[in-house]
Amino acid sequence: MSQPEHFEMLIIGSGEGGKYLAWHMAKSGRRTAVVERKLIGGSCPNTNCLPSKNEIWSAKVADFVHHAGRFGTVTGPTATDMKQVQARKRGMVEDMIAKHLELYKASGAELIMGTARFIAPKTIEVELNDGGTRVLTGERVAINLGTHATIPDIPGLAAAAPLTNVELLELDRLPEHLIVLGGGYVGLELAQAYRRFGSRVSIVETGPQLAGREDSDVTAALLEMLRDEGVVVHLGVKVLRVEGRSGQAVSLQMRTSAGDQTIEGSDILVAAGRTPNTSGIGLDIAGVTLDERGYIAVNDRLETSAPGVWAIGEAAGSPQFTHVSFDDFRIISANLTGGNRTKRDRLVPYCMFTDPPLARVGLSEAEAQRQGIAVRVAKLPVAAVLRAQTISETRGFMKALVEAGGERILGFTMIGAEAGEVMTVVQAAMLAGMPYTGLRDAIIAHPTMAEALGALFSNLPAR
Ligand SMILES: Cc1cc2nc3c(=O)[nH]c(=O)nc-3n(C[C@H](O)[C@H](O)[C@H](O)COP(=O)(O)OP(=O)(O)OC[C@H]3O[C@@H](n4cnc5c(N)ncnc54)[C@H](O)[C@@H]3O)c2cc1C
Ligand SMILES: NC(=O)c1ccc[n+]([C@@H]2O[C@H](COP(=O)([O-])OP(=O)(O)OC[C@H]3O[C@@H](n4cnc5c(N)ncnc54)[C@H](O)[C@@H]3O)[C@@H](O)[C@H]2O)c1
Repeated sequence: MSQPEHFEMLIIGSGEGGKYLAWHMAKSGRRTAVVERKLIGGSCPNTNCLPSKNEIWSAKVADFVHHAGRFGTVTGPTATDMKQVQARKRGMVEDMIAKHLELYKASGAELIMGTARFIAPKTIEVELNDGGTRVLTGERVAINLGTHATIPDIPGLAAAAPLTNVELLELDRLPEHLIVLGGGYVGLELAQAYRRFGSRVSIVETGPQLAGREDSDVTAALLEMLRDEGVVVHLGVKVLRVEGRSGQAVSLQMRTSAGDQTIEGSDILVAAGRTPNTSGIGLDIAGVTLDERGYIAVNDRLETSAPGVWAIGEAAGSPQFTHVSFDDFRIISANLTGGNRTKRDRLVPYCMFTDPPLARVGLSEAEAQRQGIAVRVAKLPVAAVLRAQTISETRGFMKALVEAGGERILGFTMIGAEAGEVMTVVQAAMLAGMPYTGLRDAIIAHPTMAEALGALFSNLPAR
C-alpha cells in the first residue's frame, strides 16, 4: 500500500457541490484534494444539464426554421446535420472543462483523476487513471458521487444496449425512430428535441400521466404540446420485454388498457429515473450508512453517520438539480466556518426545458390538498399575455397558489414561454415574504411575460 497522504479537506467527486467546496476550502488555506474518475466539473457540464440544453437549443433553431414562413422568412429545403449539432455541443463542453481546470489551478485544490474507494474511515485508495494508486486521508471528507441512469429490470432491455442521456447526447447520427422509456424530465426534454431534429419519437410511461409530480392540468398541457408536435405518447403501460439492439432495430412489447402492443424502433433511450453511485466503494468500511433506496443517509446539515464526513448532491438524496447540489455546498461550508445552515424548508425551484418550458416553485395544488393546506388558486392562460401574442407563443398557462386566509404566496407553476424567468420573479417575492398584492400592484415593464403576474394575481378569488 502506498504511503497515506493527508489532506485537511478530501472530496470524492467533482460534481457541483464538491468542486465549489474544494475551491472554497483551498482558497481559505486548507490543503484540499478532489478525486474524480472522469467528469471534470461533474455531470452537469459534461453529460447532463448543459449538453442537453445546448442540443435542445439546436432543436429550437430547427423548429424556428421549420416554422420560419409563419414569421415572414422564406426558406428552402432544410435538414439537421447532427455532426454540427455535436460539434457545437462538444466545443461548449471542452471550454467548460478548460475553465474548470483553470479554477482548480487558481484555487490551489489538487484534482486527482482516478476512482476512489474507502479502505478505512476517512481513508481512500485511488486507482489513478494514469496507472498506479494513491492512499489519501482527510481530516474532513465530503462525498459527492452523483447518480447514473437506472436500467429497469425488463427482460431484454440491458441486452438491447439502450442509450442513456450520456450516449444519446453523443450521437452524431439521427435515430430514425427513438423509443423513450420514461416520461419524466430527461425523457420529455430529449423526446421533444429529437422530434424537432427529425426523428420519429414514442414515449412509453408506466404512470398515468407525464411528469408525475405535477398537477393534472399541467401534465395535460404537456401532453397536448408533445402530441401536437408528433410525439407519440403511451401512458399507463407495463413494458413486457424488449428485443433487438439499440442503434440497429429494437422492438418493445407492452401491455396497455387496449391490449398488448409492440413498438418497432431504431433506438431506445432509458430515462426512467436514477440510481446513486454508492455501491462497491466501501462506504460501509467508512462507517457511512445508506438509506433504504441506496442514497447516503444524512441529517439536515448533510452530516453522514461517520463523524467528520459529509455528503453532497444527488448521492445524499438531495433533490436532483444542480442548483441544489450548489446549495448543499453552501450548507457545508457555512457549517464548517461556525454557521448553522440546514436544508430544512429550502424553497427549491425547477424548470423543465421543454419548449415552452415548465417551471415551478413551492406547492402544487395536489400537494396543498395532500398536506391539508387551504389555498386560493389563480390561473391565467398564456394566450392572454401580450408578449406571448407578439412572439406567437401562446401555449400554456400560469397558476398561483395563495394561502386561503391570508396573502402569502405558497406556489407558482407556469408552462409557457420564459416560464423559468417568470417563476424566479415569484420565487423572489416568496423569499422576501412579499404578499401577493406586491406583485399584483407592481409596475412591471411592458411587454414582458412577467408583466402578466399583475393580471394573474388579480384573478385570485376573494377570501
Ligand atoms: C439529461 C439530464 C439533464 C439534466 N438537466 C438539468 C437541468 O437542466 N437543471 C438542473 O438543475 N439539473 C439537471 N439535471 C440534474 C443534474 O445534472 C444533477 O442534479 C447535478 O449535476 C448535480 O449532481 P451532483 O453534484 O450530485 O453529482 P455529479 O455532478 O454527478 O458529480 C458526481 C461526480 O462523482 C464522480 N464519481 C462518482 N463515483 C466516483 C468514485 N468512486 N471516485 C471518483 N469519482 C467518482 C462522477 O464521475 C461525477 O463526476 C439533469 C440530469 C440529467 C440526467
Ligand atoms: N431541467 C431539469 O432541471 C432536469 C432535466 C433532466 C433531469 N433532471 C433531474 O434528473 C432527475 C432524473 O430524471 P429522469 O427523467 O430520469 O427521472 P424522472 O423521475 O423525472 O422520470 C422518470 C419517469 O420514468 C417512469 N418510469 C420508471 N420506470 C419505468 C419503466 N420501467 N417503463 C416506463 N417508464 C418508467 C417514471 O414513472 C417517471 O415518470 C429528475 O427527477 C430531475 O430531478 C432535471
